[in-house]
Amino acid sequence: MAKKKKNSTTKAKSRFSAPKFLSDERTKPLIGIALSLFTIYVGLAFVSFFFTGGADQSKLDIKWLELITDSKVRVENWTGKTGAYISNLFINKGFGIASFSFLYLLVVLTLRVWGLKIQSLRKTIIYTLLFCIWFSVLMSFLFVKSTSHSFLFLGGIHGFFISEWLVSFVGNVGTLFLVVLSFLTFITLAFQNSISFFKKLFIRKPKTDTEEDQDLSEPTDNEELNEPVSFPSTKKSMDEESEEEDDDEPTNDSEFIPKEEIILEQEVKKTKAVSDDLELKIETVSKQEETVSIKHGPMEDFDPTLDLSNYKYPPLELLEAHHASNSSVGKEELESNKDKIVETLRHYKIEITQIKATIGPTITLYEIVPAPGVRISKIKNLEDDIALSLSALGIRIIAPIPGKGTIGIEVPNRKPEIVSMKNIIASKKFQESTYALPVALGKTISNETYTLDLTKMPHLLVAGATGQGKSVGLNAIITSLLYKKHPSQLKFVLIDPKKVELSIYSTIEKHFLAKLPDEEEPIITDIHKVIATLNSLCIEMDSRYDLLKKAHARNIKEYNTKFVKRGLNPENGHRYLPYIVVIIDEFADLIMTAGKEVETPIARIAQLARAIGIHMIIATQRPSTNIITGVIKANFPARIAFKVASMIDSRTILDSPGANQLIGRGDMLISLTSELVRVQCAFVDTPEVEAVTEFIQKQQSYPTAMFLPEYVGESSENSATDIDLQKRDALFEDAARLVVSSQQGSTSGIQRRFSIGYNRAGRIVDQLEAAGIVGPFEGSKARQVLVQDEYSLEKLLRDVLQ
Ligand SMILES: Nc1ncnc2c1ncn2[C@@H]1O[C@H](COP(=O)(O)OP(=O)(O)OP(=O)(O)O)[C@@H](O)[C@H]1O
Repeated sequence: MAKKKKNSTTKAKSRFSAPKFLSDERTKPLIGIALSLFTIYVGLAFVSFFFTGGADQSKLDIKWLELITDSKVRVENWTGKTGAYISNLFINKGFGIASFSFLYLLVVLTLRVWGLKIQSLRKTIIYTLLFCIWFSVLMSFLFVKSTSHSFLFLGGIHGFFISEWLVSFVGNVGTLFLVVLSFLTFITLAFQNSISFFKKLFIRKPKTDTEEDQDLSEPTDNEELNEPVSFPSTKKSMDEESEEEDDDEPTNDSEFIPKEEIILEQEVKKTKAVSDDLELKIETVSKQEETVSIKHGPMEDFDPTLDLSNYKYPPLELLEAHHASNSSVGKEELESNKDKIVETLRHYKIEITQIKATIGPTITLYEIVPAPGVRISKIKNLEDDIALSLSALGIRIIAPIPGKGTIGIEVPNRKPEIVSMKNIIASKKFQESTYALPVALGKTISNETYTLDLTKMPHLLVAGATGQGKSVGLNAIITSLLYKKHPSQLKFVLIDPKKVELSIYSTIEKHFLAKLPDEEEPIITDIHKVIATLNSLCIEMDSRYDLLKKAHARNIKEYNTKFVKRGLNPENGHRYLPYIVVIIDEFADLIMTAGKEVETPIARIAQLARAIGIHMIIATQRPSTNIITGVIKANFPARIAFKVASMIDSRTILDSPGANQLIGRGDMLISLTSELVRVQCAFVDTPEVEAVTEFIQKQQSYPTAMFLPEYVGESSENSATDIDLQKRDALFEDAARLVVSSQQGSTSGIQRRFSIGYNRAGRIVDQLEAAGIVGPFEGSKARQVLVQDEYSLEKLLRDVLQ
């Protein structure tokens, strides 16, 4: 039964919900102005009727059409014939002075169109009409005789007929009783505290605890009474209303609600008007973040960008401003979601004291403050019920929101907004960021641009089911770096076993890519080459650590600063170290085919590469535990999850559920520390990325991609024994002396010292190995130098040279 009543209440609510055109931003002001003017017009007509109604009376008895077509008829009413006709119709032929209730309704409606919600429309209409009927009967009953020779019927014809009929039916006394009784019934039904108020009014004696308890129980009785006419059914809402209506009457709220609640309510009331149930406080966050034009100042001292001094950063115009048409969240949507949340919670006897909405690009966060004593776990368990009542996917409950003391319910917007990369790149936050590797990912729930520094991560694990926005996310990361970094400062190593996702970047090979020296393809797709590249990165990592050690620098930033200030001599092998960002799209393919062979170098780089500027981003469609192994997870603390299929997948990536409740299309959760942030990923389409890469490609470039150190795999390990030392390299002896004097047998060291290619340097090292000067290849470690001093070396060389 109770359920039925509730349903009818909901239906009634939806019937009263504002038509669509009212929430349209374009028509709203027009309707607002029209309604305001109409209200003033009717107001003037009504007021004027009291002064001019007598004079106009005779002219108003004809039909309206005749009245307006006959130009000879003139009226006194300030608002002309129409105003005179309307006021006569409402006041004399209708409800008398109670007709002003209609004017009140118009005022409430006008304020609503302007966004000022003073009261619930549904209740205002019901109460006002009831009051209008009652008051017109009262006026007629009281004043019909005394105003019999006036043109004005204080109760109108409606009041006159009803009061006449009542008098004939129950007499004057009976009518008086009926009028008083109906008034009391109205008050009792409309205001929950009325009974206790009257009690207090008439029985003035000090209260005992028992009485207070009785007071508390009374509203519950009234709840039952109220439901059939769909009046507010809760203690709190009634309290609010009684306050509204009896502004200067002493209210007894404090007797019903615990103290904490009163404080909260007062806070809420300070900021907002009172509505039917709980008022929804809307956090307005400016959607238009400040944007600035792109500026890149020159560097001081040595400028690594002088390599390509004419290089121009991609302009903003290459990107598109994607707009989803009509994507704003209307007040109606907010209110209806709020009602459904409150209703669902009440259904489970959960009272809340405050509700606030923050509108994000694709979801809206409703923050609620539960009444004291409500168990948080109870709300958390209602996730599915709330999702059902809102008929929406992607509901996520954050209970409690860390550091806020509220509970968050994230509800997807009916019309999600597309966050365009253009806006994000142009945002002040991104443009003025001083991060070493700034990445702009999208917008948070409060419409703020979300940026992060890749060097701080220092590696990123991206997971999400197919088609949920991973590739777009990777493109957003790469694009934001391309917009901020000069080719001399940043190199990408792109690994793409799927072969199609990252191929778009092959055109910027000579500007921004790094690869193995003997590799032809700029994007690595072959599994063997992936293993070689990852091991080569380990060698690069070791050689960078050597350089840092020599320069007494703790990290790449310090090292590069020293180098830029000309504190490090290139003659000693020092060089400007660009950041290297390794991106692996579809990590699952790699780990399935190569297992430990890729896992080990990845884990090694992940553990050590932070200080020397090598950062990895690995993406996978299949976030299962055999792909994202314990080793990988331990080394990738920063993770991004797009929508995944199951809660288990979500736990594998984020160590918590949530990613399975996302709505897809770029909706993601970012876990940096223990906190999860929900962000709508910026959208950058393939043509936009093509335009950016084409712009870069057309400019002057380096002769080749950056070469990574040569990695000689196990298959070629034995080849050193086959080397004919008679055909040794011209630099063989010098290289041998360098290796022995520095006691370092690295290919990259020789390559830098003699300014030769990696291939040649690698061949020399093989010859050194064949001559017994350096030890065999030991994976990512530098080779051991077997000759301890120059004297032994000269002796050995003499033997070899013979
Ligand atoms: N941030 C976004 N905003 C709006 N739409 C998006 C966003 N990201 C993705 N989409 C939509 O989702 C589609 C699929 O995205 P995407 O290609 O990135 O998925 P994916 O996860 O990489 O899939 P797969 O793993 O199969 O390659 C896009 O074509 C686009 O229409």
